Amino acid sequence: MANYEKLTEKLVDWIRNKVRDAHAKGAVVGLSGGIDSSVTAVLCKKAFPDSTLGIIMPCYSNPQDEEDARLVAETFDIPYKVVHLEKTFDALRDAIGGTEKLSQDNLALANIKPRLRMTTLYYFASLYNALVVGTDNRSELTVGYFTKYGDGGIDLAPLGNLVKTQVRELARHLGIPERIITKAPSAGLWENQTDEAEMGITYEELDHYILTGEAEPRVKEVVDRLHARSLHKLQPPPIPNFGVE
Ligand SMILES: Nc1ncnc2c1ncn2[C@@H]1O[C@H](COP(=O)(O)OP(=O)(O)OC[C@H]2O[C@@H]([n+]3cccc(C(=O)O)c3)[C@H](O)[C@@H]2O)[C@@H](O)[C@H]1O
Ligand SMILES: Nc1ncnc2c1ncn2[C@@H]1O[C@H](COP(=O)(O)OP(=O)(O)OP(=O)(O)O)[C@@H](O)[C@H]1O
Repeated sequence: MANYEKLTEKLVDWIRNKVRDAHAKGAVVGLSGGIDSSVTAVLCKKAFPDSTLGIIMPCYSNPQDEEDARLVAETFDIPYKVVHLEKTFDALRDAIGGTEKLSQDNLALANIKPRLRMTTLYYFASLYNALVVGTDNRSELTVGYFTKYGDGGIDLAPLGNLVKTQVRELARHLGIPERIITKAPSAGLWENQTDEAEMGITYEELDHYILTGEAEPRVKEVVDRLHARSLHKLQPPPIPNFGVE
C-alpha cells in the first residue's frame, strides 16, 4: 500500500531543505487551477506557511481554470496575486509579427504563454528572495511535455519523480478539490487542448510504461520517440569541448 502521508512529509522536508540550501526564504508557484500546480502549491505551503506565494496568470485561458486556482489558494490559505498576461502576449506577438491563431499548428506562438509566465514567476522570486517551484511530473519530463524555458524554466521540481497517476493519489491525500483532480489535464495553450489528445496516448498508458517498462508497441513507439526528441530539454546547453588553439 503506497504511503502518501510519508511521501508528503518527505517532499515537504525536501522543498524546505532545497530552499534553505539556496539561502532563499520561500516559494513562488504558478497556480493554473490544474492538479500539478495545486499539489505543488500545497506542499510549498506546508514547507513555508508564511512565505509561499501563488501567482495566477490568465492568458486567454479558460475562466474555469482561474476559478479553480482561486479555490485552491483560498482553501489552503495560500496568498496569491493575479497577473493578466493577455496584453503582454498581444504586444509581443505584434512586435515579432506573429499570427493571430493559437493552435497546435502554431506552437511557436503558443509556447510564448508559458515563457511569459516563467518571466513573471522569476520577477516575484527575485523580489521576495524565493525559489520558483515547478510543477513538472515524471510523466511530462519523460516525454518532454513542457515548454523549454517556459514551464520547464524553474528552480525545483518536487513532483519530478512521481508519475501523473501518483500525483493524482497524492492530490487526494492532500484534500485537493475533486473537480480539479478529475478534470482532463490540459496545458491550456489553445482552446480545447488536452494533454492526452496531443500526445496521442493516455497518462495511464504512459505511466504504466514508465513504471514497468511494458507497453503495447503503439505506446512504446510514441513514448520512445517523444523521449528521444526532447532529451535536450533536460540538459544544459551543449558547450564545445575545445577552445582557441
Ligand atoms: N536537439 C536539440 N538540441 C537543443 N535544442 C533543441 C533541440 N531540438 C529542439 N531544440 C529547441 O527546443 C525548441 C522546442 O522545444 P519547446 O520550445 O519546448 O517546444 P515544443 O516541444 O515543440 O512544444 C512544447 C510542448 O509542450 C507542451 N506543453 C507546454 C506547456 C505546458 C505543458 C503541460 O501540460 O504542462 C505542455 C505543448 O503543448 C507542446 O506539446 C526548439 O524550438 C529548439 O529551440
Ligand atoms: N493560468 C495560469 N496561471 C498560473 N500558472 C499557470 C497557468 N497556466 C499554467 N501555469 C503554470 O505552468 C504549469 C504548467 O501548466 P499547465 O497548465 O500547462 O499543465 P499541467 O502540467 O497539467 O499543470 P497543472 O496540472 O497544474 O495545470 C502549471 O502547473 C502552472 O505552474
